[in-house]
Amino acid sequence: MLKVEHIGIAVESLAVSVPLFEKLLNTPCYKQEEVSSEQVQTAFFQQGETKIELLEATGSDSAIAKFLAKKGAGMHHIAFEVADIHAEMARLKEEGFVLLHETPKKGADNKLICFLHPKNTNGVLIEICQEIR
Ligand SMILES: CC[C@H](C(=O)O)C(=O)SCCNC(=O)CCNC(=O)[C@H](O)C(C)(C)COP(=O)(O)OP(=O)(O)OC[C@H]1O[C@@H](n2cnc3c(N)ncnc32)[C@H](O)[C@@H]1OP(=O)(O)O
Ligand SMILES: [Co+2]
Repeated sequence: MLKVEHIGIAVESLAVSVPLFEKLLNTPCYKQEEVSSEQVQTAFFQQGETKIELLEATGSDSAIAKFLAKKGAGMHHIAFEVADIHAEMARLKEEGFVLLHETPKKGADNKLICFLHPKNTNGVLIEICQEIR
């Protein structure tokens, strides 16, 4: 894995949290993007080599909506950048991690993504992502 590509934070409202993080980080949000397959609206902030990804639910049965209902706003996942997501998924599966889907999905910010179940990663939701070249 190459680097922490982004840290995902679940928020109730981007309208509230984007201005808050712009003040906190002294950095403008560089992109907002809806990913309908995940029923989320995302907002990104570049922070050096990594990013902050804010996530608002756009559907009641989205993973973010469930997370917010259960745990409230806060840290949601860590995303690691990989060079070859197919090879990394095969390696992680071989190592006994539970992949949440068999093939990579289209994520936000021009990435292919795959999540690992937190039950095998010490309770931390891990996303791996590869730039779509
Ligand atoms: C737009 C794409 C974008 C990108 O970067 O490109 C994204 O990052 S999208 C982010 C939102 N999408 C996802 O998170 C997809 C992957 N997540 C899932 O499939 C689910 O959230 C899953 C399987 C992790 C949990 O779903 P489930 O329906 O099983 O919900 P439960 O509440 O029953 O949770 C079961 C169990 O997991 C714990 N849990 C849930 N979410 C998290 C989390 N973010 N971090 C750590 N642990 C989590 C939850 O507490 C339950 O544990 P238990 O001990 O049983 O209470
Ligand atoms: Co993410």
